[in-house]
Amino acid sequence: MGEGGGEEVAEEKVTDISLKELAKKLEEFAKARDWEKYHSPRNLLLAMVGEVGELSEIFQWKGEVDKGLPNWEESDKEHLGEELSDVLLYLVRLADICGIDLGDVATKKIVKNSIKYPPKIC
Ligand SMILES: Nc1ccn([C@H]2C[C@H](O)[C@@H](COP(=O)(O)OP(=O)(O)OP(=O)(O)O)O2)c(=O)n1
Repeated sequence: MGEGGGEEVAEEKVTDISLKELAKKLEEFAKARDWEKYHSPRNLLLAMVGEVGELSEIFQWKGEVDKGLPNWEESDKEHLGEELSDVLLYLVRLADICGIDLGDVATKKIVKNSIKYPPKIC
């Protein structure tokens, strides 16, 4: 998605993109298709949960999986990346539609977590 919602092929590896930039791209994507009317908080939440289900299916019945997925086919890793992306994108869009600055609140939550679970006690 480019400026104004125009499509662009993401051939180059994107190494650094912010949550705000993703939210902007998703807004442009929805605007260009007149899909803003579908992107209500509840719809986005349900869509995200559906994608969590698709993500879960990838791991279903596999037993424990080694970190880094050393024995997986490249196509399976690619599929995993797509499902992770769907979950992330709906989450980012949901937060944006709700007026929540996800980067800010997530950073603050990490601080809160570190106070709740101090390193020496764990
Ligand atoms: N109303 C919609 C529909 C889709 N998308 C975007 C967000 C997701 O990243 C992706 C989801 O697309 P699909 O519903 O086609 O789901 P999948 O990509 O998982 O396809 P499939 O369910 O066929 O595996 O498209 C969106 O923003 N708003």
